[in-house]
Amino acid sequence: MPNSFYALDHRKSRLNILRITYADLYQLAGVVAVEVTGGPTIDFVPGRKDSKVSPKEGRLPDAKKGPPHLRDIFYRMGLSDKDIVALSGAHTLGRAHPERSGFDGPWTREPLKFDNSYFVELLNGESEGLLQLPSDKALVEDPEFRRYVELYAKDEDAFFKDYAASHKKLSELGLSPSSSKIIQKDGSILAQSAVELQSLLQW
Ligand code: HEM
Repeated sequence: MPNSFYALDHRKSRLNILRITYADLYQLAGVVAVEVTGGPTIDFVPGRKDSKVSPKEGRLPDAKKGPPHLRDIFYRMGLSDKDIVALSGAHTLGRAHPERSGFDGPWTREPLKFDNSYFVELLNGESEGLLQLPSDKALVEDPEFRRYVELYAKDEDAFFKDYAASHKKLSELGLSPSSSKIIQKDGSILAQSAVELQSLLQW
């Protein structure tokens, strides 16, 4: 992740045609990454402001904890059980790194492909070479969460539809309609930037 931020920053400064805040750029990179790896198209609305102040530590979910902790973190943001499970499906992409989190390995056999295999693997249980964090296992242990894991494992379209809605909700927290209106005057520039960004992201 830090390497990706560096690469985006580098490209943003080289191509100052990207008239976009960092906050919007990172979110745009997220929706492009999901789409180019085979996932759903997520509607992107610009208008986030940058801040020089970092949020307090400890606001991210702790991978060693279970359902009550996940609910504490996500309910605080107005997200539901369905959002928690759908968003956790983003672990279909990428891997954990021992030097970053202390965990190691990908969640799925094809970590560059966005599909519903994260949920299929969760229901299969532990498997050689694949990672399941305690917070991933919590999704099959808790009956409310498990309903969605079972649904998404058998119905990829349902996962894609719910994932796109939950991703949009999470990525628009704190985005006020007034700020997005101002930036949407430049909507055509941002739309063009999305296409440029897609090619830039293929490093
Ligand atoms: C439900 C609570 C969550 C927990 C406890 C959690 C925890 C983690 C941990 C420990 C890692 C490994 C970091 C590393 O070692 O590099 C990771 C990676 C990742 N997470 Fe999550 N995560 C959660 C939710 C999410 C959400 C909501 C998304 C996106 C919608 C997401 C997307 C990812 C991705 C794509 C990676 C792979 C990064 C890479 O390949 O470098 N996670 N997560």
